[in-house]
Amino acid sequence: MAKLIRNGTVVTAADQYQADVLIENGIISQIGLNLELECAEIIDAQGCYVFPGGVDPHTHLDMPFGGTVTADNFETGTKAAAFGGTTTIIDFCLTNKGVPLSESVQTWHNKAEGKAVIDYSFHLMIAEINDEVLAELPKMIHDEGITSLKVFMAYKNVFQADDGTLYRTLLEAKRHGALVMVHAENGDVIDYLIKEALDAGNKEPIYHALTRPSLIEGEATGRAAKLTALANSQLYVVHVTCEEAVQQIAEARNLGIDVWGETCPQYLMLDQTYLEKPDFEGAKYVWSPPLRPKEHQDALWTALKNGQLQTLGSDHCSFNFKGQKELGLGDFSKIPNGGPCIEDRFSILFSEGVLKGRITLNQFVDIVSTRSAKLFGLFPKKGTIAVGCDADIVIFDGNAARVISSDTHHMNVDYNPFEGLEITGEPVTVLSRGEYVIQNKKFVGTPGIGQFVKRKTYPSEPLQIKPKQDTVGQRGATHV
Ligand SMILES: NC(=O)NCCC(=O)O
Ligand SMILES: [Zn+2]
Ligand SMILES: [Zn+2]
Repeated sequence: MAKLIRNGTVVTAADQYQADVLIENGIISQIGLNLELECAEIIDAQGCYVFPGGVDPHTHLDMPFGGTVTADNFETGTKAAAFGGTTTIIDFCLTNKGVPLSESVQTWHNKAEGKAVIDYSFHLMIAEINDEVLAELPKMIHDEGITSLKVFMAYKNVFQADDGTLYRTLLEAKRHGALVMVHAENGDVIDYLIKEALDAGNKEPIYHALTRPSLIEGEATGRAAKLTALANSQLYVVHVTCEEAVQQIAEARNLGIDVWGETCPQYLMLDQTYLEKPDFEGAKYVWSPPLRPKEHQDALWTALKNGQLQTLGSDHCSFNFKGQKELGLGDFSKIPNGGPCIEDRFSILFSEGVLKGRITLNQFVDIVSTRSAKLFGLFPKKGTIAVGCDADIVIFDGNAARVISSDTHHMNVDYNPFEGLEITGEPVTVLSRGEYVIQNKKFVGTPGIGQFVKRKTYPSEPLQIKPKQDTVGQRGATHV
């Protein structure tokens, strides 16, 4: 049935205006003042923002890790995402050496099909480059529409690939039109530091942070950026946590290297002291890279504001405290890495970013939705409100005050890292391709209705690269 959203304030990455939005057959068919369609169901958005649905570029659902499996699968995870205002996720498809890429991708399709309540896509992990992988890659990119490749520079003996693999992945990505993503830490050095800490009897969660210093996140980020320059390729650095990494990304971009950066709510809001909580509670705050000393938060907010970082991923990777995080009791290196954030990403950025004057409303939409849609080949189907786009829409009450808590969240996990955080702003109604998933704050969606989205190759949007104003005669350029 057609739907007509009336009286709301439409906000995109570029504009903010009063308009009605007409939806027919799951697509936005008209935007304008005083629209009429007799048979349409009216949704009154008076006093609310009408945002494009969030695009979360970084999730881990139903993922095996550290001897266990994430607490959220594609049903619980996408349901929580929808409650939070996200209508598209891109999840990481893990691969194993010696296993055909197509087999791993099929495994991920099997996890998602019949479960997802919103649309989804996959990034593809690259564990090795050999003749089989080289033969399969073009099919993955062009036929399967999986146009982003993930290389881990950490998790030695688990996911980590060496620099040669990263470099060859960058070359293949350039050739076939894919964006390479890196988890940028120095896994070899971390492995040594972990052994050293455990040998010295240092087994508490805080040593997770102390064995992964920001200096080597910066080092790995700079190394990946330089290999990108050498390969004349393109790079997206996931979960940037620290000033050193921001500096490396900014430096690369100033040189005209095609590098993009993502941060996550946990790095903007929480700090290293959380890992010192007593009774092993610090384990709830174990992410890799780790939470940093508080001063790094300012660098991350500033980078979002000035465009040195462009996106916000949730890195949703939920493990229960009871029975899962507890696997690391007595040995911090066995704590499953990651935390739940898929539901709160959108509203935290609105409340802490827009309402606290750190970013504008248009920047909010860009960071939480549009930029990821553009970088990952989903735009304009996803990531904006315009005629012809999928009607993935969030009607958002920007005045609703609430407190984040595991008592009220919808993620399938027994704690919330933002417990007690007072925020303002809440999705009221969420539409995916014109269908209600959340209606007046109640879930009304259907597992399995979410569709896999094949994505366009990189760059799907023309990159605007302009010469730096202050370096006349130099080769520096800036992406805008
Ligand atoms: N970030 C984290 O600690 N867990 C998820 C896996 C990853 O993104 O490295
Ligand atoms: Zn990672
Ligand atoms: Zn991740």
